[in-house]
Amino acid sequence: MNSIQNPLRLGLLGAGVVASGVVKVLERNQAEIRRRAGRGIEVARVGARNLAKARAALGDGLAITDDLDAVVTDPKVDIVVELIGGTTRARELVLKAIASGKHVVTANKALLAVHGTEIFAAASDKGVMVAFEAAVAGGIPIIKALREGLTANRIQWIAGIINGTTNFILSEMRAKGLDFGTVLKEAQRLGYAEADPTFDIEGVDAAHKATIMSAIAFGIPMQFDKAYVEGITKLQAADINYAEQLGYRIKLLGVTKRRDDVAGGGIELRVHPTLVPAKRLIANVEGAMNAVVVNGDAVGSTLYYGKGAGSEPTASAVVADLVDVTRLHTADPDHRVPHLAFQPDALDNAPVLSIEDVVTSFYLRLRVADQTGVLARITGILAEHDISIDAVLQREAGDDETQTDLIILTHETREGRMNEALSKMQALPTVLAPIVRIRKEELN
Ligand SMILES: NC(=O)c1ccc[n+]([C@@H]2O[C@H](COP(=O)([O-])OP(=O)(O)OC[C@H]3O[C@@H](n4cnc5c(N)ncnc54)[C@H](O)[C@@H]3O)[C@@H](O)[C@H]2O)c1
Ligand SMILES: N[C@@H](CCO)C(=O)O
Ligand code: NA
Repeated sequence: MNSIQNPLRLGLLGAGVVASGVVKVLERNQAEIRRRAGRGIEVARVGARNLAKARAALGDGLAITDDLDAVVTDPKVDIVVELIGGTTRARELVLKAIASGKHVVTANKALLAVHGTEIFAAASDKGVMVAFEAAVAGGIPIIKALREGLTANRIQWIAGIINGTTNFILSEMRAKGLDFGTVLKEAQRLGYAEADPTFDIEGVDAAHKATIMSAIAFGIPMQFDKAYVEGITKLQAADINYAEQLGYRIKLLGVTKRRDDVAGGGIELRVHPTLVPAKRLIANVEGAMNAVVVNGDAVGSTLYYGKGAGSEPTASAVVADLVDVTRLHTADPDHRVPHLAFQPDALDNAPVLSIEDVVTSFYLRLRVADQTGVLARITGILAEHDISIDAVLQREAGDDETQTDLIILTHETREGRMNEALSKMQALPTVLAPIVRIRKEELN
């Protein structure tokens, strides 16, 4: 073992939740890490906006500066660890680090989902690595699984709970009946939420992560702008309850799926609240935990579960990447794992399909006048559109005896077709409120 070599030196950008976890894990496990990496790994410099806060978060022993450009160009730095977040300054600094011949480790899913193509091309030109395990599902080694463990497979689909904040909110609301705002504040206090929590609750963070998984599962370029994104802010407690009565849980899922039935092939890439059968393991993932199911043609479905957010769980992924980079940095760049898991000249151009072309089954809730013939009219419209019904539930709608809630589960159909049927149903005078529609996945 070449443990007499000098340690690899990090330039750490940021001094927040994840950065402080990285410093702690590197310090606590340094002997174990050296045994694994064959070399020590040490923080040479830190770049942070607020020096006093950075010292308070990371301790006094580190060389901290507010000149982040000086860190990424410092000849004494071998690897830049980008933990500031955002897509503007982070992009500048990461590209500058690459141009200076540094390897980069980042937890920044927004940066990669939006600028990944540019960043990976720059890294390949320079022969440096950009590692990003922490960017998807925090401490769960899902990037490693997709890029390495599952390479024998033609991946068919991936479905994941990949945002801890929203899963925490849905769990606490369901189990404790707490309101949305209270639980969101708690998620922020615990360090799960993004700097801008609308990214969490509107599904954007999950879409960044689904975009990255889609690219490395199917060997396509990052296409965040094509993702369909719907968060949890419009979810109503009534639908969470009705879903339970029908044997389902509602989870915010990131889904990406290969569609061989479309001429020339296509990829679904979407984030939305989803009914999942309550008996599935993934339906029982609670709190800030994450879980990802990957279905491959050879292996079938595999499930990855663990902490997707928080200081040390995320640091676990960052430090694992550091060990990887330490082991591989002297390897011929052509023999490293390609950034998107497929060779750059073998990427596929299968398009990301529009939401109209996505195929799922649906949960519908209609507030209707309690009159004879209403159900027949509605099921008639579904039949006209060749949408078949799986289950129907009728429930009293509060105290008003003239109204009732009709809950319908459908079999799979194209979303465009469902939209046509929905607009016809919505136009009926006996349909008294906007129809609620939630997509449903069996995840077999
Ligand atoms: N917190 C988590 O659980 C978690 C999990 C996975 C990935 N991530 C990602 O890790 C990254 C860091 O997240 P975090 O939770 O540690 O954030 P944070 O807000 O706790 O820390 C960010 C740090 O970067 C500094 N910073 C931000 N913008 C800066 C700028 N323009 N110039 C200089 N310094 C700047 C801040 O002062 C702070 O020290 C983000 O990309 C985030 O999406 C976070
Ligand atoms: N805000 C993110 C952090 C981890 O990426 C979450 O809640 O999952
Ligand atoms: Na991960």
